[in-house]
Amino acid sequence: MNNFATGSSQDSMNTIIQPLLTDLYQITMAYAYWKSEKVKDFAVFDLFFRRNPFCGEFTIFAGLDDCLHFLERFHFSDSDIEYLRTILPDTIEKEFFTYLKNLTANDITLYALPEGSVVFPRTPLMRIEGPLIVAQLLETTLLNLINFASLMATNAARYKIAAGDVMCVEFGLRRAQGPDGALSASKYSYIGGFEGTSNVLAGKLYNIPVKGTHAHSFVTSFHDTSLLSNKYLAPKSGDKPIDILELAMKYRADVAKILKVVLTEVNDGELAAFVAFAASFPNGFIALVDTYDVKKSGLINFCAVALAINDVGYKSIGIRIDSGDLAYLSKVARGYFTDIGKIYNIPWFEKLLIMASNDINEETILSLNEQEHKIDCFAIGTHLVTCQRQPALGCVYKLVEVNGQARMKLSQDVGKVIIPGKKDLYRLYSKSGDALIDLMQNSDESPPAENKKVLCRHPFEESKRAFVIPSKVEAMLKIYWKDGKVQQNLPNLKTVRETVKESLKSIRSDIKRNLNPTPYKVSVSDSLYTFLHTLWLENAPIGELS
Ligand SMILES: Nc1ncnc2c1ncn2[C@@H]1O[C@H](COP(=O)(O)OP(=O)(O)OP(=O)(O)O)[C@@H](O)[C@H]1O
Ligand SMILES: O=P(O)(O)OC[C@H]1O[C@H](OP(=O)(O)OP(=O)(O)O)[C@H](O)[C@@H]1O
Ligand SMILES: O=C(O)c1cccnc1
Ligand SMILES: [Mg+2]
Repeated sequence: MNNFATGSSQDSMNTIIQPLLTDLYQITMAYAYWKSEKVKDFAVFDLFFRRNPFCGEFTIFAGLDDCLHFLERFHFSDSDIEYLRTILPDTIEKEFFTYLKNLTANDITLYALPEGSVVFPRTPLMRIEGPLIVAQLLETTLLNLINFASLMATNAARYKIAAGDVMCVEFGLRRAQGPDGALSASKYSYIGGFEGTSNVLAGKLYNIPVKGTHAHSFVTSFHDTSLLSNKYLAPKSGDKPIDILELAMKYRADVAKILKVVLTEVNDGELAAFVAFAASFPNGFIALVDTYDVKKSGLINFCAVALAINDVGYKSIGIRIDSGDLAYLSKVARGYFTDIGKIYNIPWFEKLLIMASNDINEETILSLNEQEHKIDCFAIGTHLVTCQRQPALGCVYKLVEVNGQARMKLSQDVGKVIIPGKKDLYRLYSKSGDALIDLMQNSDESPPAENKKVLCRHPFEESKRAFVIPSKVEAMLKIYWKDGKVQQNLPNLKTVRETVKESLKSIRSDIKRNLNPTPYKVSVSDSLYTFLHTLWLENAPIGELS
């Protein structure tokens, strides 16, 4: 049965998300565990990251749906086993392959935060419990599925925060990290808040709205107006087609005069291209106006064609600007549209869509905002989909308990010390509804209660502690996989997108700001603090100086 509502069961990427999509060392460890009679050992792993990406103070958790698909199908096929035989040493006992062949994820229990939640460093995003060997074999694939998805969703959410009410669409397919990188980028930028993608396959697979304009090549392929055949358009009323090139030329002469542009500087090939596009898509006319000169040619030709097709009942969509000073040119365009709209008494003209593209990133958007741009839609490719500012999120997968005994890996770097044991995660909210602090506790502690004082401690700095009286307590880790089955009704992508929005709303704006954001507080209970530090001292040998 397919429990998944996202449509990703048709996803071609599913074929590569399989047990062999892992590092060799997981398989060699599995053999060594097996040889060491650890088949019945029971482990708990935490999946978490240590630092927020993009110099920010928040991260969006994404990729859970793909992880659950992976667990559902976790199984080494005959050909997988055959291949493993060829790469592992001859000394491997053949019973190990029989053991591998029979493995499933049915004995694994997976706890996770809802996909789309805002998350913070050091807290478990997932807790994986089950047979040590199986839980270990899942490491690389789960990390691969969570790391890029969460990075991408966070990148997109940051761009959306910068863009505010301005629409954002993803145009990155051509420059993404291969076909699967591109599909993931489209999917997770939609979750992060983008309104659409140019990627048609992503549209089909994930039901994301697809959007687009046309390329410079379309404009430059038309040399002049003389040989244009695609220039007739049937009026919306159903009358017989009229020559919209002729009509556009008449309007162009008037528009050039109104906007004080020399008619000889307006490019004829560009006009022919716009007429051809409008004749092909009269209800979806959008024009790329920067091939020659935005002010002196592109906008004049666009207005002329938009006025011509308006005469026969069609409302144009707008323009895209792909070079030059995007703030300045957007203001020029809005000014032209306002003037023309008034003179011809067409109220919607002033509101024509202005789309901007060309190497846009978060900083560009913030700078354009300061310049009071008049852009309605940012079309963003390279920086978004490649996460150029930070190309990887550092999620790790660490053993925190074996056979009921807490484990911790020490590090010279305090930030890298692992918080041991099986833990739960709670988000405590203030009266105003803001998330105040995240609290980790040992799983056997009773959960914090609403309106009851709880001591929250910094995991490593003794003096940093606070009493919190939460107005609301949210248990963040929910059970998603147990007994070989998905345990929750999984949301579709649109719903996950809403979770991102809602979750971000609950975080104070100073935590989300671009420049010097305030860190969100992540804490441990008093009991977990004591446990962690006692175990730390037990594990850290006392050095000798001589
Ligand atoms: N008003 C603006 N404020 C800040 N950044 C801007 C503004 N307008 C454009 N940009 C950014 O500046 C960069 C301009 O790129 P570039 O210098 O390559 O110019 P271009 O317009 O593409 O020129 P060309 O067409 O000659 O390649 C792009 O990254 C674009 O997003
Ligand atoms: O700049 P990005 O954020 O990566 O956004 C996507 C870019 O890809 C296209 O350019 P390209 O030169 O490939 O084709 P075009 O002729 O359609 O502009 C588009 O015009 C954008 O400039
Ligand atoms: O539709 C567009 O305008 C588009 C799509 C992808 C890349 N650049 C532009
Ligand atoms: Mg371009």
